[in-house]
Amino acid sequence: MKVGIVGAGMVGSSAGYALAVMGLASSVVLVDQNHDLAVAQAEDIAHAVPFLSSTIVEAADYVGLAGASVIILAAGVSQKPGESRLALLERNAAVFKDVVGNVLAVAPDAILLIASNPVDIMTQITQRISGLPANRVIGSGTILDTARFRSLLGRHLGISPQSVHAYVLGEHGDSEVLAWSNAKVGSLSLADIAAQVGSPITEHVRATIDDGVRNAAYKIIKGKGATYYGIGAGLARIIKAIAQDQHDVLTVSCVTPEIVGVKDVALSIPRVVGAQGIETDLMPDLVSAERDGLEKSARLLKDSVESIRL
Ligand SMILES: NC(=O)C1=CN([C@@H]2O[C@H](COP(=O)(O)OP(=O)(O)OC[C@H]3O[C@@H](n4cnc5c(N)ncnc54)[C@H](O)[C@@H]3O)[C@@H](O)[C@H]2O)C=CC1
Ligand SMILES: CC(=O)C(=O)O
Repeated sequence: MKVGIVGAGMVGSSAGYALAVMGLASSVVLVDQNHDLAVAQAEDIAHAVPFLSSTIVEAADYVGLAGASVIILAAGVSQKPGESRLALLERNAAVFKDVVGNVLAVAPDAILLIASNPVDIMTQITQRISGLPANRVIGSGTILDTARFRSLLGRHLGISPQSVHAYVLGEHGDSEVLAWSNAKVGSLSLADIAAQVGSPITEHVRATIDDGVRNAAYKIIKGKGATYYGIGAGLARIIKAIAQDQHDVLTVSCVTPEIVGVKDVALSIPRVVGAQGIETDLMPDLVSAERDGLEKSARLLKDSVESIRL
């Protein structure tokens, strides 16, 4: 499978590296308005390939994206320390006006995988500009937040995060909702496993994990300027589901006709992902506080998208 990446900065190059390491793509093509950067990133990643896989990694202009099955959009600006994702909206919407048209001109059949923030709104904007069916315009959404939630829960319980089944819903951003009520570890409820391993989920533990998930990006950006390894692996994970037609359940974002009473909004819930992109939406059972939080998140996203003129 050929994968294109527009935006060869920290996120785009990390996704390219993860794809090459995992051997998920036969070819990865990096495009950036700073062509020298794209060339340098492609060379650096290509030098890792002989140790790991046989992926061809190159830099190109847009024309080099022809024939790509999936194109990651990671172009634009990223948060400065303390800045919210939503504050990037105007600047990245302007970038996407150009980028999406350029991509569609050469690769009209590709699945578009959006990473740029605010990712839910950028996903909705991309779907609007492109006119593609919603299942082929996928935002990375809360895939990273879900990974953070699983990582912190796993650490607390002393269990591998891969055995933790817990989801973050709604916005990839400040209003996201940690779905505690239906979290499972193996086949056990969270309360059961916590009791069995002697690590109860107290209010303090919950608050600490919530803060660790919700504010992870702010803390990492304060410490090192950007986040990229987590999302790079998350983007590669979504592409694995597409490339191998895995029908995996992943929390990704996509324009959804109606969710908790809010119509036509892009946000994350668990969705089945395979070769055609998003195949099915899976609305989890939520307790009322989680449902209210999801509705608030959906309304905030809907209001933000309506504020943008394209
Ligand atoms: N979805 C998620 O979970 C995450 C999303 N992000 C977002 O990903 C985006 C990229 O972040 P970074 O890679 O750290 O930023 P970066 O600044 O390292 O890279 C962005 C790249 O986009 C390029 N670019 C800008 N305008 C362009 C255009 N019109 N055409 C082609 N290329 C263009 C720049 O030259 C630059 O190389 C940001 O919006 C950031 O907030 C970052 C981390 C996680
Ligand atoms: C920057 C960002 O969106 C994240 O790391 O969650």
